Amino acid sequence: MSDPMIAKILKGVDDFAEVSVPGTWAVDFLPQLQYLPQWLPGTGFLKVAEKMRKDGLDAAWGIYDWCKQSTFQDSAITPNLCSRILTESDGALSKQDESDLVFSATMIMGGGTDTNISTMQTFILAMIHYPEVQKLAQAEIDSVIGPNHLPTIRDKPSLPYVRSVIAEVFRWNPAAPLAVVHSMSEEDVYNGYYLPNGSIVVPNVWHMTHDPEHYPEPMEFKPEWYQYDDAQMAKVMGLGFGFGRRVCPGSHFAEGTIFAMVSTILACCNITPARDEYGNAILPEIEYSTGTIAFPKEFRFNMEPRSSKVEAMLHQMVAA
Ligand code: HEM
Repeated sequence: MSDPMIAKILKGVDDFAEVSVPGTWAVDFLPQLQYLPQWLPGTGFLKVAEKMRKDGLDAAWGIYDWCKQSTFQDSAITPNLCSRILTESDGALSKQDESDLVFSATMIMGGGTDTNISTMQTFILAMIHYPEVQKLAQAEIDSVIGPNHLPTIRDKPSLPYVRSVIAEVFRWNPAAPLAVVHSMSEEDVYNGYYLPNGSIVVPNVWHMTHDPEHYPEPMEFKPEWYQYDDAQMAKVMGLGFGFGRRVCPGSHFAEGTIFAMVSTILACCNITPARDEYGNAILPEIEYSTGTIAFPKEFRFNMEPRSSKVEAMLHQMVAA
């Protein structure tokens, strides 16, 4: 994490986690407060907003300028979105085009970083606690893919148990347990409650995915619940990507990325708990941070290659 580019992104991710928790800022409920002068006592939130905006813009444009420079010096790591658009436009992007490109790239990076990290950490935590699930998923990969290949995204349709494991990761501990706060664009009545236009709605995704009426023993990690039914898997994963017009635009990308990571790890590695000095397994607590994106509390684990053959294939893939 000493790379200054990555450090800036992670700082942005932390800032987002801090500012986006519902109820943190009075201005979210009383938007008129944004017009108060900064010198007025109690308006510290304006300075926080100004600093985070500046940090965010510096990070986004800093990375873009670095990418632009390396693209024209032929030293950029490709393929990458900004290099491709810069190359195809042959240096003819207007300032507005560049600004749009910077914001698009930032949204991809910002939307896909902490959510993917949290989801993968939950996957690892589940594999430590449920070794029998890990074995079943590995057995499916071994029988479908065989020993001479690594899974690719094209194998997704033939790996239904792996798909169920991923759906269960989304259900067991959704990365965004309260999704993102929304506001009603028209009045409505829900379960006998009248909700006026403009009401603020906090979707409790964690509760939805732990409702024992739908998911018996909701605290357990059981991919078997889906019984290979993709509609059930899609339903639970859909909840994890939010709601309405602002639903996550990266959901398909994320599903592909998570599948690639999960299936490759399962094909290549055994995930086991860390061990203490006497060789006893240290099972981490299943505890999460609070915040818009919830992360498991820091835990240790071992990840070892399943065979020397698979290790060699991994090295080959990384080098290619
Ligand atoms: C496991 C991975 C991911 C999860 C769980 C996730 C979840 C979410 C959720 C809950 C929202 C809020 C939706 C709402 O307003 O109700 C959201 C928004 C968003 N996500 Fe994702 N996301 C993931 C990956 C990604 C990726 C990979 C990208 C980009 C390629 C991305 C880009 C965005 C953007 C730009 C928004 C804001 C959309 C808007 O406000 O109009 N997300 N995501």
